Amino acid sequence: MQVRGAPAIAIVGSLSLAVELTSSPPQQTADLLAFVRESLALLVGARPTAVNMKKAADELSAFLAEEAEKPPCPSPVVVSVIRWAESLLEKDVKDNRMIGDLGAQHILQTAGAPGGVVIMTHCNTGSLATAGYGTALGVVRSLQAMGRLSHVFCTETRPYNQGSRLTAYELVYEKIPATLITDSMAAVTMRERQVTAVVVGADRVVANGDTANKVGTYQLAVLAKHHGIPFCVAAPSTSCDLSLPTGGSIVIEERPGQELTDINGVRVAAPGIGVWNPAFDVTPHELITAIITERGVFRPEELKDGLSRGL
Ligand SMILES: CSC[C@@H](O)[C@@H](O)C(=O)COP(=O)(O)O
Repeated sequence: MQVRGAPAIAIVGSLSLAVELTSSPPQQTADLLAFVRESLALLVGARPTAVNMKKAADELSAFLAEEAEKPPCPSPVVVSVIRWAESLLEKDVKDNRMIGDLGAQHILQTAGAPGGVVIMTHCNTGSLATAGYGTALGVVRSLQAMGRLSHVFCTETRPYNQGSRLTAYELVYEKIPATLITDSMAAVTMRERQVTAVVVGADRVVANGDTANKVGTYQLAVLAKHHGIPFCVAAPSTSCDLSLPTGGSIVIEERPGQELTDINGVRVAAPGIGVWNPAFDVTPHELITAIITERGVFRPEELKDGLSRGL
């Protein structure tokens, strides 16, 4: 949890490897490859639900295997790894800006009316969770830049409070009109505050559109359906995992019970109570109206073909 947010996990993980390699580069290519392999296994296992680190690790391994064939000395390989990690950072910002603009256009088209829109979002998906700009929060930023954002409701996002600590911070910093609500206020907010769309991020979107994201996302999707509100997932293609057919096989990270029972190190829950603390849940594709990627906006059933085009 020192690093959080699916794209940031992959980018910081890769850059941390680059830092390690810079400070003490293995002298032999075989040692370098072994070190990278072990480090990547550790990084992938640290936060298993988000697919981004796994995809980055697979790409880096393939890239390194090719690079290692070329020079006899490992130092140029180290330089290549650093450049590769830096390119992830640049691509993520570019992708997020595209997601922001495509998502904003999609929501305005769906809303139809000429005025401003009201967005509800969950967890933190902004600059603090990505290389910059953000995914779902990137859509919010683009709407604001277009002058078409009326208001944002951000959920507290219990138990780790990414919403109240991070998203609220980003919204205040950007001077975006916003209100913080507890997770349990989502239904009444949808009914009484004219929410135009719910926009969330993703840790893993699989081939049929089922989406793992911060726990509590699923209940927002159920509520959105009940209230007839579009439910959009905003995620780069690096968060999509077409190798899994459905969300049933996504590994869900379970976190320590203390995150629920304690606040700022002080126990507030009754001693002896059992705790279940899954960090993510899976929203079934039937509840998702749009998946906004840098390559286009898709209905869940269009995702696989949409992303495969132009690969
Ligand atoms: C662009 S970030 C998308 C997701 O990673 C985000 O919504 C989320 O669930 C973050 O969870 P976290 O446990 O804080 O890493």
